[in-house]
Amino acid sequence: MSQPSSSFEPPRFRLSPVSFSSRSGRLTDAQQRAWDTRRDAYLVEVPRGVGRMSLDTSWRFDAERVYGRVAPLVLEIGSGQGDAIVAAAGRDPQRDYLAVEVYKPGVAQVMVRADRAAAEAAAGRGAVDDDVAGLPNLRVVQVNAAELLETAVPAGSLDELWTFFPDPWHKSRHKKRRLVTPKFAATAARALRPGGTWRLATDWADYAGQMFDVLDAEPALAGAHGPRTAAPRFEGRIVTGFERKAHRAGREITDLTYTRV
Ligand SMILES: C[S@@+](CC[C@H](N)C(=O)[O-])C[C@H]1O[C@@H](n2cnc3c(N)ncnc32)[C@H](O)[C@@H]1O
Repeated sequence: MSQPSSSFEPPRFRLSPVSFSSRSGRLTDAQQRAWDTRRDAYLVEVPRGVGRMSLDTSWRFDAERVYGRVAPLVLEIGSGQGDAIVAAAGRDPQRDYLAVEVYKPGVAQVMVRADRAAAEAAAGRGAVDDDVAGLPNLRVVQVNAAELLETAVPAGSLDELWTFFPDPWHKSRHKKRRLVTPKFAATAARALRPGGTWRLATDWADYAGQMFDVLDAEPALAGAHGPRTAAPRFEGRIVTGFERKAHRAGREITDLTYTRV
């Protein structure tokens, strides 16, 4: 017969709202295969904290150990299906790339795409080896990016930070769930190296306004094109379904670029 536990289990709840909703999507066959066979190559496993997507606050992201070298690091928050980060990692082998995404099919799709991109590049070079090593400068982690940046990513360690089409949470009662807040801007600025770049894009005009307000007010950041001034479209930002949907709905895209001072 099991004994009642004498140890007190604290309640498991989050203290602040998160910028994502809990979605459990089915993996496609290709995603399941990648999840089963390519995790060792791409997935950064993390010890969990309070929530399913949270992080043990004592854990640190050690880029040199993860990539096996010291190189400039680019981190994308909410990498979705991996369009932008996989393309960038493939064409820019000198830098390391970390995709951060909470949605499991998205995480698996990054692995699918990365192997595909590596295989296409190998074929383009005339390589005939079927045993593709993948993209050695790309990793993906399934975790709340806000917590990852706050406690695990060392200060000054990012060359670039990308946040493309963060969930807009456009209903008034949901706005507190938006990712880009004053607290998050300070956390992001801390993670960037001096001179490092934070690129953002949104198709929601009032979220763009909030981003300008928040980023202009953060003393460790400066608008690369001046205060409250949109950036030209970042060429590394691949057109995804979110942008196409915005265009169909008649919403304009705002790109923002800020520099860590
Ligand atoms: C609207 S989608 C945009 C995806 C991609 N950036 C694009 O442009 O196609 C936002 C993504 O961010 C992810 N996300 C939201 N909050 C997150 C967080 N705190 N940490 C990690 N991923 C997050 C969501 O799961 C979703 O895939």
